[in-house]
Amino acid sequence: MIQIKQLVKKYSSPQGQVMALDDVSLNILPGTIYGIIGLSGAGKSTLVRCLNLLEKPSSGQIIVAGQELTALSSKELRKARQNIGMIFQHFYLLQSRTVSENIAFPLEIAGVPKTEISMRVKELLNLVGLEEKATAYPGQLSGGQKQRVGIARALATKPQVLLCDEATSALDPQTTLSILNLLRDINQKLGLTIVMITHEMKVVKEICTHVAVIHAAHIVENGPVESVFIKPQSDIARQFVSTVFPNDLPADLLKELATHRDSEIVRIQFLGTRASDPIITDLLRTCEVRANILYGSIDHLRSTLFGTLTLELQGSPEQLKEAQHYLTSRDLKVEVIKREL
Ligand SMILES: Nc1ncnc2c1ncn2[C@@H]1O[C@H](COP(=O)(O)OP(=O)(O)OP(=O)(O)O)[C@@H](O)[C@H]1O
Repeated sequence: MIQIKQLVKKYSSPQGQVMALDDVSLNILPGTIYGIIGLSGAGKSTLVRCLNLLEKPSSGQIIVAGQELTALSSKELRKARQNIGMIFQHFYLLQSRTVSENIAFPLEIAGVPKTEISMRVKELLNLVGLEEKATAYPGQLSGGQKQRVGIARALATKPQVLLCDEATSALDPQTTLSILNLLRDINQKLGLTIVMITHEMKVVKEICTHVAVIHAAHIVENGPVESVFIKPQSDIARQFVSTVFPNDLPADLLKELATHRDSEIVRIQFLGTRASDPIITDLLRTCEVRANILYGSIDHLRSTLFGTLTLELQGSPEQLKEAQHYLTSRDLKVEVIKREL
């Protein structure tokens, strides 16, 4: 649905040139919810603004629904943008217009007849659950309600793509969840492709099917969320994963464990149905090791269970090797944690 090819964006500033995006390429398939995560200044906003050409790339191509945006005239681009909705952290609603009038705005600009607008606005109010606020003004709404208006307005022209720039960053955790659930419902109902720019891994964990990690103007890794969570390749991705699945043991405990002989610490990660397997019982029955549970958690990645378990295994070197082999053969991700005094 969206292809980004060798995208480069440079800004000029009084301090010299800033490379905001350096040779970024991504392929976003139709119907996916694609998270783009990075620290402040990584280039996320620049990237999302290049996707609808709000920001003009220095070089490279942006292709949306088969149309190369970077090759269009201004008039063609205005038309193509009707296929790309966008929502923002600070909503940007028109304060002097009611909720219905805000939602109708892009349809008026597109020259849609009044009766059609009125029907479409009703549909959209229903989609985002705001029928009762049709005549309210933005100043009378909560943050979550304002973002619902933003979503309805972005979907007014029936786009195939929705870009979300930190869409939940101004909201409390409960409201964030309700907006993420709404976006997931819309993705499933309408088959809409969603690109979520965020600095929070919990947003990615809740709804994204894919994620790209952007760091210092480069995409450092990307893929299905399960792969990136289970096997992050870069330090920055590991840091993001640890913000939602913390698994560092306290330094004091690690120091104490380092004095133990004939033992090792293993971290096991499991996904989906594996999460409900009796791993420890099976391990202890099969291998003659003893296990001390140090840390465990179970959560979900979208609707898939994701668990992590840190154990101290005790036994002879042969027994420890056999235990590790056994766990790996069960299709679990197993990592031995180094201990240093
Ligand atoms: N108009 C501009 N002129 C000059 N430099 C800019 C401009 N916009 C962004 N930059 C620079 O480009 C880089 C990427 O900025 P960008 O806003 O895309 O990052 P970000 O990941 O969205 O950060 P944040 O999460 O803080 O918004 C930064 O170094 C920023 O200072």
